[in-house]
Amino acid sequence: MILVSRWPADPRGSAGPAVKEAAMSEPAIAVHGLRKSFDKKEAVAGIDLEIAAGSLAGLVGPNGAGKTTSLSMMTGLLRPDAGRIVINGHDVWADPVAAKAVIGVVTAEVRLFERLSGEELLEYAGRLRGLPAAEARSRAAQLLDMLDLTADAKRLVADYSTGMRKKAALGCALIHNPPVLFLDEPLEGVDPISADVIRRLLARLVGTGSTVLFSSHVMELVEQICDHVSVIDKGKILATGTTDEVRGGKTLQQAFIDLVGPRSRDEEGLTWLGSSSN
Ligand SMILES: Nc1ncnc2c1ncn2[C@@H]1O[C@H](COP(=O)(O)OP(=O)(O)OP(=O)(O)O)[C@@H](O)[C@H]1O
Repeated sequence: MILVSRWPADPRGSAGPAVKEAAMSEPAIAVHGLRKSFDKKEAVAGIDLEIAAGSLAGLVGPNGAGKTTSLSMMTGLLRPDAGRIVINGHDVWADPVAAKAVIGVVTAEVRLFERLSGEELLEYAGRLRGLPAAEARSRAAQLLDMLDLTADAKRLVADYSTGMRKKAALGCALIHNPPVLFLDEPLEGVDPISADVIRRLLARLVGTGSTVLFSSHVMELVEQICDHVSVIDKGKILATGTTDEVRGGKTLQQAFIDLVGPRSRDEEGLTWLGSSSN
């Protein structure tokens, strides 16, 4: 496994100098021996991963590789069978309250409070994260504006489109200014203009020392914006390191196919498919 040091994080909060020093030298996300099985199927088969503070890291893998299961365990949503996850020095499963205070999460399947308006949803997320009412309201308005949701701010979340829901979830994940952000397929269903805004936002976040780990199937996006990539398949990490190291002089798409292996299928049997057949 290739591990790379990044510039130090800004360990937000009021930690003393010794704690800050430790936080700067430790990876923002450290995962060791992570495992999860569903019945007899091993979805995550012993993952080790370290993401340095200030990294924009991509987790890529084919369908069913174990990305969502891994991210769910890392964010305290799914209990691992084995392994340890430490985020900014906090063990996710031994000290979930402290760990959850330093993370923002957008899950693959976005679950929101459907009977709130977008504006109420973000404000509520801010209040749940302990922000004073005026601060939550002001941040919610700014985030809705940045995410191009101001015109829909008074509509119920239940009436939002897939992309709007994703953006609202991102707003909720950002409102408390977390130093570590986990995003499962953050741009799925998001229009190109909003996607560009989100891309720039993520770059800005890591520029200030925040750490972002996100899963994606879009190799071009990962290649373009991530400084660190991990490739996962069948619950195992096949490669991890800087994007250039993992690419190894190829496109990330080609490196990915070489690592995972082509999923070639016999198309000869599909003689009925196509306009030349009946
Ligand atoms: N709740 C569950 N019960 C049973 N099997 C599950 C469950 N969740 C995930 N799995 C299985 O675990 C494996 C990994 O699934 P996971 O959702 O983590 O993959 P993924 O990499 O996120 O896939 P995709 O790219 O398609 O979203 C798959 O074989 C999946 O069927």
